[in-house]
Amino acid sequence: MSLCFFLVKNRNTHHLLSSTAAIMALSSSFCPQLSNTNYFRATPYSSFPTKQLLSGSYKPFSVRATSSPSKDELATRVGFLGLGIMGSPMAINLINAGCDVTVWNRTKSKCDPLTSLGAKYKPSPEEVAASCDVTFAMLADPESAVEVACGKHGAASGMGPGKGYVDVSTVDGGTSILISERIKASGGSFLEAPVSGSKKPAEDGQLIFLTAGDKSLYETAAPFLDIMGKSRFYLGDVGNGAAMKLVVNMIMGSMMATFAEGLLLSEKAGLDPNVLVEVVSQGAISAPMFALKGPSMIKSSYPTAFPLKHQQKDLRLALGLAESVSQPTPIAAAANELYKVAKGHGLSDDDFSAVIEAVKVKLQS
Ligand SMILES: NC(=O)C1=CN([C@@H]2O[C@H](COP(=O)(O)OP(=O)(O)OC[C@H]3O[C@@H](n4cnc5c(N)ncnc54)[C@H](OP(=O)(O)O)[C@@H]3O)[C@@H](O)[C@H]2O)C=CC1
Ligand SMILES: O=CCCC(=O)O
Repeated sequence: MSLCFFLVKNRNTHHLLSSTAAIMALSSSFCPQLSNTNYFRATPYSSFPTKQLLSGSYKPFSVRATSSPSKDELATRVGFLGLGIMGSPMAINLINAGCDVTVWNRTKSKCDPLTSLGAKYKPSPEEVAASCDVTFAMLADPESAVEVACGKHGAASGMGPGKGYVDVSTVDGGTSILISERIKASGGSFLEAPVSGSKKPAEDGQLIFLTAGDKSLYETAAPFLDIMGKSRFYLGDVGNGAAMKLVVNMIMGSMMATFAEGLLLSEKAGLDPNVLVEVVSQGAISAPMFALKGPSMIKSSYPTAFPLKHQQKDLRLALGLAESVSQPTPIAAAANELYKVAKGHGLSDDDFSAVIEAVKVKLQS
């Protein structure tokens, strides 16, 4: 089957609905299987692996909506756990939009800028979840996501019927399913919603959410996702959002590694790497990432937007996903080795573009 995605760009709810209807009508001529009323309904899959997404009949969709939150939505009590590079600006955007936000972070001092903007503070994930209707979590990796959701005084202990937990961290599908089961056992509902887009898109409310899980929570969370992001995809059962995110970041990590090689090769071949960046930007392989990161990479400067340790984590998890479905990924495997070397050089907390340092070896000619 073909996967069909739609972007709706109108700026208020009325236009959003009309546009959606119009696009549904239009799309049926290109994608006839979308013309029935199943468009907004996920075909349920029992569990991971995502092979089922690839071979099944589920029709994912994306929506772009930027309508302002309603009075009812502003009355929703929103929790936010994890205030790192991504979590802080995301929570700040919710506060600035007028939402009732309660925050928690392992390192408490990172809550201060948010409480000074009007956020409330609770001393544990459990207490945040207990005092909020919908709680978002933006944690470093699978281990911290599980700890914060399921550990002692974790969010699950504060969840219950009518409450929702939205994990926007990048983790593997197995981890997401584990957290989902624990949240659901408490009577709450679960949505995974990892994001594409880095520090600047987080600051600008321009993230792309890759959601999967409880459909009703997806709808409840939508106004908040729209404050923090520019579009949202609903991909079906828990695990599919995580898988989509890992595939995207696998591609990104490999692209960055080969770009690093290209910059160094151009220089060794007597070319100006700045000109290479310009040439690349004008052709079919142009990507915002190359134009954004290239100039600083040439200066051996790696101001952190996406920490290298997280990129290596994502490659590791993507390779695990590939293994689970018997898909060869030799390019990603090679890229992963470069990120591991870069971590060995002490570059874990630098931007992932610092992977170029792993290729800066002087070979004997
Ligand atoms: N930066 C980026 O460009 C993007 C990142 N992501 C993903 O988003 C997630 C967060 O990324 P980012 O904000 O950059 O990462 P950071 O490293 O800046 O923040 C990580 C957050 O996780 C918390 N944390 C780490 N370990 C634990 C633990 N054991 N218990 C409780 N809390 C913990 C940190 O708390 P503390 O402050 O105490 O250390 C911090 O709040 C990651 O999964 C990443 O892969 C997704 C898209 C883009
Ligand atoms: O997970 C990080 C993704 C960074 C990006 O999409 O620019």
